[in-house]
Amino acid sequence: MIMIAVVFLLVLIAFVLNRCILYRRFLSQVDNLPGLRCLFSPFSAVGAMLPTGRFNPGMNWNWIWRNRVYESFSSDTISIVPFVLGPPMVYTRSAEAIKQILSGSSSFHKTAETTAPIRLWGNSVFAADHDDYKRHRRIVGPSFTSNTYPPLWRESASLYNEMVESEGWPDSKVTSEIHIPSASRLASKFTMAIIARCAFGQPIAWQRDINHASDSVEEKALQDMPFGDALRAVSEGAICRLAAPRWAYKLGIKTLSDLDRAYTSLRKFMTAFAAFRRAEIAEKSVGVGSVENDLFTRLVVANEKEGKNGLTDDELIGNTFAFLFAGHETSAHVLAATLALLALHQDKQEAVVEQINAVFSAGHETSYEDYPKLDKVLACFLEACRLFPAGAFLIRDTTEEVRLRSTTGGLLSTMTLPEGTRVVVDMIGYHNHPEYFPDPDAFKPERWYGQHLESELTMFGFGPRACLGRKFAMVEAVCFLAHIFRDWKLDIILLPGESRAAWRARVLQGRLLGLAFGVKDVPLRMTRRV
Ligand code: HEM
Repeated sequence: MIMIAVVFLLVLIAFVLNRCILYRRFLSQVDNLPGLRCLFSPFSAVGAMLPTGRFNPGMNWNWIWRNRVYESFSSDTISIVPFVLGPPMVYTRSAEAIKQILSGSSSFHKTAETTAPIRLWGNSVFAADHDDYKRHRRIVGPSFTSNTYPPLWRESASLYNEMVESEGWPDSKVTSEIHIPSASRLASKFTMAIIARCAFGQPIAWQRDINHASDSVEEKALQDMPFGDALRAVSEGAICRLAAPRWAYKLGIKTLSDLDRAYTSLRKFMTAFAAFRRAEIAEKSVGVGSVENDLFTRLVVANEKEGKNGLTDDELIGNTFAFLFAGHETSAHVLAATLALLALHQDKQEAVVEQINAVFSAGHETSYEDYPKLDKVLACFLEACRLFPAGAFLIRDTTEEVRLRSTTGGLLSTMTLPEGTRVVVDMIGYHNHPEYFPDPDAFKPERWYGQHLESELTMFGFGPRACLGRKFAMVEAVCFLAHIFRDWKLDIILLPGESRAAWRARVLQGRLLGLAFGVKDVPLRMTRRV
């Protein structure tokens, strides 16, 4: 017994000594920048699982402690140095530092480790780097053309109509009410169906709870699981897929075997789909110019043109997954936050409704031509995205020694970071910074009126790797929101005696949901406008 205790003590002493040496090395790696000193790094397995607290910042610290931590260290760039587990990191909310990191310089790159959840199926434009990235972007970029948006609007409008005509929605023209238990689930169902229709050409229907198996040739390849189910399971299970070791799938755990089945089904589907589209292209029945093309078909067309420099089947599927992940969860979370914030702020909702009524005259069938006229609706979406940026952190590692410039209160400072230092662009910190966004907690869509965002640092990133699907997200969102608010008045559901401010503090708490950041399960009341 004593022997075991001695061995244990010796191991403990060796561990502590080792960590002390590492800790000193970590401090010098982050150039002794002030910051959080803790037990676990936010992205380590243990640190990510434990809640935010004094000894563990956790993944959500930059939301929970926003506008407090940087202030307390008087620096817009800080370090996080763990004692027990995980690498040291530099977090920044300084515009100067963020632009340097995201400007496309070869001094920063995305690593296989930090992009692992989206590499599960193969490399993609989202995860690739250096020359490999250029190849992906050259082929994937043309998927998003001006032809993408009119059909996207049509699909979004038609899906909205299906939604309100479906069971459970009041169908009379008199004032009637519906309770939405979760704005996030509603938005998620919408964006999932849209990505299936517009990215994969799959006619997923609202009414059948997106489990509808189509008769399409491609989908016949997917016999084990309906497309909608597989898509949803894969999208929601990415972290689980990554965390569970391969042997765990042999233990007969139902969640894991269902997830495995979803992955296998979807891979089978995508492989069959790619082969089918290639055959169509060979017969010249599909072309880039056709407005009927979905994103995936455009991708296959562009890939065929590349010949031997094209993407492999794995890379093609990896990019499809990137569309799926990047295009579904992000938009859903921001849409849910927009619905919630407009329900909370009735005055902003009325301003938006006034514009919608002016643009959508009675009996008018809406079209993509309405999109530029609905700038107030877009501004609400952007403001919700500022408060709850779906891409909450953008992670890069240094590829060589870097002198990182950061400003705090207009004062410039420079730090030297050696090769291999992990740097996190804190999108929540930046977008809630009072210097860049005065009165940051306030929901003020007016901030975005008349803004031209293309080359700016926004919630969609910055520089050459900024979001490829930004316009896709904005068109889909404006169409959905304009239709909803044309027909419905949204309101929040207060507890007895609760104020609107208390409701916001209770319900609108951001967190990582799957791979993106957002608000969860906001219940809302919708009353038909007469
Ligand atoms: C509100 C919705 C969205 C937000 C907030 C958002 C945010 C972002 C951000 C911040 C990045 C940059 C990542 C980085 O630098 O590491 C990004 C990249 C990307 N996004 Fe989005 N996104 C949204 C919707 C979409 C949609 C709808 C699609 C596709 C249909 C999409 C496709 C992509 C792709 C392919 C990239 C990688 C671009 C590259 O590396 O070249 N996103 N997104």
